[in-house]
Amino acid sequence: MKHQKKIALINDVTGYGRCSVAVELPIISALKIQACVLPTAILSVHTGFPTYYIDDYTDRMKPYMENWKENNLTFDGISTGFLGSVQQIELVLDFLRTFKKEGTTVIVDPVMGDYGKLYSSYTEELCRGMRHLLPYADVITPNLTEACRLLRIPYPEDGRTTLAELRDMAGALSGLGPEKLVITGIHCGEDIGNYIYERGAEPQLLKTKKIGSDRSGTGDVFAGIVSGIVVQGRPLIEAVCTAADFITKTMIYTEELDLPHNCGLAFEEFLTELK
Ligand SMILES: Nc1ncnc2c1ncn2[C@@H]1O[C@H](COP(=O)(O)OP(=O)(O)O)[C@@H](O)[C@H]1O
Ligand SMILES: Cc1ncc(COP(=O)(O)O)c(C=O)c1O
Repeated sequence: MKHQKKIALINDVTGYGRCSVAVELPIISALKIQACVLPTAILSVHTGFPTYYIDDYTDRMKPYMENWKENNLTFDGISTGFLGSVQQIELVLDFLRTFKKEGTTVIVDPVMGDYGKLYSSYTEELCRGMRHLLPYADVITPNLTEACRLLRIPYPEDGRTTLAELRDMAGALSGLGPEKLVITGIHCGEDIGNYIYERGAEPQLLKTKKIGSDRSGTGDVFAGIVSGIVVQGRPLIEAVCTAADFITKTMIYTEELDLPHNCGLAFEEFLTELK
């Protein structure tokens, strides 16, 4: 019998700025998977804008999840991202214990910060809590800042790392739970790298040319594509190559449009090319 896959997306809904659900939902749909949203917060614009309105969804998550349980919903994938409060760690753990079944792939994007700094709505306590999700994760996609936070090690000066350090970090992260992981946004001169680690295999640093200046939302485009492709049952390396190539294309186009750095990637133009 034919089966269309479903991913539960535990992430924020942000009205403007192209991040989280606004990006991941269309990408996952384009990958022919149904995306089912459990909101963690509702924001007017993302936290990279000078001001933002945030409606923390913590109190409503429990009845929302309870209703999904009552309706016996099941998911082939669970993808977690931006969290609105430290109390949400317990709620997400509850969700994972209930909905992670044999064959469910859990992807944790431990959204916390960038360039060695936390996003403005994040607290130290919330970052410590993020680590508790790792034992349930099959795949995680931290950037270097988030990898350092999870491992409780300092962010390297200027974000520079060696291959030996990346290997140690990836091994230590995998030791906290996930069998597979990607450390994203590695500075490699003119290039940007993704360090791909799968337990028992030789790690790989996949480099692509860095386009323009840094922009918000790249991590969410990356997490959306990786979640969709991994849940389709395809290899992580293929997911990472597809995500990196897609981001390169959309970055070039976004630069041509000369969009402000906090308006995310103009991915809509290329959405139908995703497979
Ligand atoms: N300027 C860029 N040019 C080309 N690819 C980029 C660029 N910025 C990000 N990417 C791609 O997007 C991925 C995720 O970006 P990253 O900045 O690590 O995410 P986050 O928003 O979570 O910090 C990178 O690993 C890389 O493949
Ligand atoms: C509300 C919200 N969601 C998600 C993100 C993650 O964005 P990125 O894809 O750049 O990691 C941010 C970062 O500013 C944010 O403010």
